[in-house]
Amino acid sequence: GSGVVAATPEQGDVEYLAPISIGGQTMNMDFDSGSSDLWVFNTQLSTASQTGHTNFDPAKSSTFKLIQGASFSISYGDGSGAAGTVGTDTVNIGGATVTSQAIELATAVSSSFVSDTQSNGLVGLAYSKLNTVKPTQQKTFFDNAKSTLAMPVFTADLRQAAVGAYTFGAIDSTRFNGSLTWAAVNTTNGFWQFSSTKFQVGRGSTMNIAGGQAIADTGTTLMLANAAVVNAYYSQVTGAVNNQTVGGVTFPCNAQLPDLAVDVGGTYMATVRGDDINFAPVDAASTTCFGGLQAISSNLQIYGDIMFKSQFVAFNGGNNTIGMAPH
Ligand SMILES: Cc1cc(CN)n(C)n1
Repeated sequence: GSGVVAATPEQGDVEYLAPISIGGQTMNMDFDSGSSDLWVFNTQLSTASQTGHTNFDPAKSSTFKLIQGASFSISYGDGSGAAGTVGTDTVNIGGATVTSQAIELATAVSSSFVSDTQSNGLVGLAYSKLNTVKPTQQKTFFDNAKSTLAMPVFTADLRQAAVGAYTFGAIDSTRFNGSLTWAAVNTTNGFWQFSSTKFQVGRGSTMNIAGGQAIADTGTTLMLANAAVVNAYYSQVTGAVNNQTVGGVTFPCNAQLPDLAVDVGGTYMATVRGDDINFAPVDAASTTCFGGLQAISSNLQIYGDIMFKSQFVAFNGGNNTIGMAPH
């Protein structure tokens, strides 16, 4: 079969939420192609942490089973984290169903999750080797579903301030322009990782970053690229400054932002629209805006939602490739 769910942006496109059913209980979740744990807000959490959230209640699911002695503990690149116990239950995402999916029940979550009341947990969609459950590592929903899906793929159609979709088991060609270009994925680190060594700012010359690598990460809001690329990009933006106070590059909100093309696996140049790189105002008068493209010091670049707004992405778990097309 296949499954399709709406991907709805939170205010400011900070993250994209989609509904899943766990033992018949519907939870709006943050789908994250950069991690591999499915964890939920639930009735085991302190009442303070539960406040404002939809909390999964294992006692109300006739199909929930605890995995005795299992636990999880995960921390993310933004410093947030969660930890708790583990069970299994039936998970249905838009019609795609897994009967014995590991459900990680948080008993502790960091403050940024508590305050983000629209999100009730994460659905990890990276490779299962990154799953944190101990003593027995568990599989992701996609890994479990793959063999029963019409095609071993899932896709992300994320849009600027508009509802898109996550699809499992099918590629809906009405969601992108032209045809997908596919690139090899390096699965060594458990991410949807590919080489990314060439960059083009606007119509300028192409610059090369030797050994550049990147991951496609729906759970990261921004696009984090090599500092030399970021500097070259913003050197083309009048008034762009590295503003330590707000924590990154800002520019006048009416600045003309060039497109940025980034290499995907040496086979494709993914164009990110300049308009999608204008992320959000930092002041009430919307005079100064924060860049959606920011620098990362590690040589593993993180192409997050800013890229997904310009590129439709297909993740092929059958042959470990990633497909992209403009949308
Ligand atoms: C909660 C969360 C997920 C991710 C990306 N994998 N980040 C940076 N934070």
